[in-house]
Amino acid sequence: MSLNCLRVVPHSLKKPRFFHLSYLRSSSSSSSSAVIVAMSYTKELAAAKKAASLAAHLCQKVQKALLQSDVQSKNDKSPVTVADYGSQALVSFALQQEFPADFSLVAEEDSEDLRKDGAQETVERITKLVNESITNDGSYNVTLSTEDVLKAIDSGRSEGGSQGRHWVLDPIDGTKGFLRGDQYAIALALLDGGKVVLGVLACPNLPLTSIGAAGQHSPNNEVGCLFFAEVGGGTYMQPLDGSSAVKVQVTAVENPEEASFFESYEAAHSMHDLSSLIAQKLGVKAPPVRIDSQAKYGALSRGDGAIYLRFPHKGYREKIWDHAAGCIVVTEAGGVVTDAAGKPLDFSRGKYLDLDTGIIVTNQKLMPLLFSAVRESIKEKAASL
Ligand SMILES: Nc1ncnc2c1ncn2[C@@H]1O[C@H](COP(=O)(O)O)[C@@H](OP(=O)(O)O)[C@H]1O
Ligand SMILES: [Mg+2]
Ligand SMILES: [Mg+2]
Ligand SMILES: [Mg+2]
Repeated sequence: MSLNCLRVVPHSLKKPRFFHLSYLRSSSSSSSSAVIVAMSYTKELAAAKKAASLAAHLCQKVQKALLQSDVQSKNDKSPVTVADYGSQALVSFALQQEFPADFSLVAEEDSEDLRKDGAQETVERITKLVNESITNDGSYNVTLSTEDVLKAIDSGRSEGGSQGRHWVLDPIDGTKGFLRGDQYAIALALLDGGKVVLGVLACPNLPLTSIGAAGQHSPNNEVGCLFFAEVGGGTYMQPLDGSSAVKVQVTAVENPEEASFFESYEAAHSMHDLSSLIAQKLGVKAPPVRIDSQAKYGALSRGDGAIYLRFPHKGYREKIWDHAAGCIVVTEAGGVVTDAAGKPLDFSRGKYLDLDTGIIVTNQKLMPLLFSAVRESIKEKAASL
């Protein structure tokens, strides 16, 4: 059997920073003899940070001058903007420049709607935005045509899976927040052998200081955070303007009464009534902090709050780009991310995450209590229907 499986060493056993162990079983041999290879993703992480930062600047520019004509509606009626497309084209272009030989990208958007009659003006606007970003950055001496931009968007059509390397991109996570002028994130992760090995979250509107219930806002309200994590290397946060990075950790809170929790701003994305039942059972006193996007994972990784609860309504299937980067950002900061049955999220099965009921996130100490409260609350809610 051909197998290229990558096992992540338990957190407590991790020794060298920025390295993890990869067990490669040769396809020509059926024996279980394993070769231990030290893997580092330094180049990939640097490229991901750069690509996400470029995309964040493009998004900031569009959000400032948001025009109604910049918003389209996709087939599923969810919104998509020139910034979603521009961000995806830019990240795809930047990563392909760095890794031309081995490039696979699983990303949210595609060019189907942009190739329809009447979309030419929008495509030209996206192309202009992408080229302005490339010119301002100065590292790439090229000008993309509209067809180049459409192709860059479409190179995100990979299906991912358990073999090889795949980039996973949400060019704007929290498009609804973006449109409201609230939180959103550019979320980029790398899968290797079906595991998330690095993640970057650019959160242009997230304050540099805590947004938790008891959070202190910085006196000048500075915003713009870049979170990044590599397997075995911990999680760091730096201002999006490029100044130096600091290591972050999830909260050490053990008493649920002192914990605060995050959930989606959009009630359509997560059952707020179920979260409030769980919070009540745990004795959480603070009101929920409701914000859009994977900025929730970023905020949790630096201890702004202790818990993130996400319970989509029945029938919704979570996508890997909505959680891959956030998941490693939180786990490398010492947190735990599972589904409502306590199972780790499995990113190896293509673009969907097949999970039980919802996603719960907290620190190691609180997880057993949270898990019990979640199980009881799900049972109670089901019995009351
Ligand atoms: N009915 C639904 N239930 C759960 N999640 C949904 C949803 N409809 C959309 N989403 C996802 O929720 C994401 C936003 O997350 P949050 O609720 O944490 O702000 C969206 O990402 P996009 O904005 O990238 O489309 C989208 O993928
Ligand atoms: Mg979307
Ligand atoms: Mg998303
Ligand atoms: Mg998106």
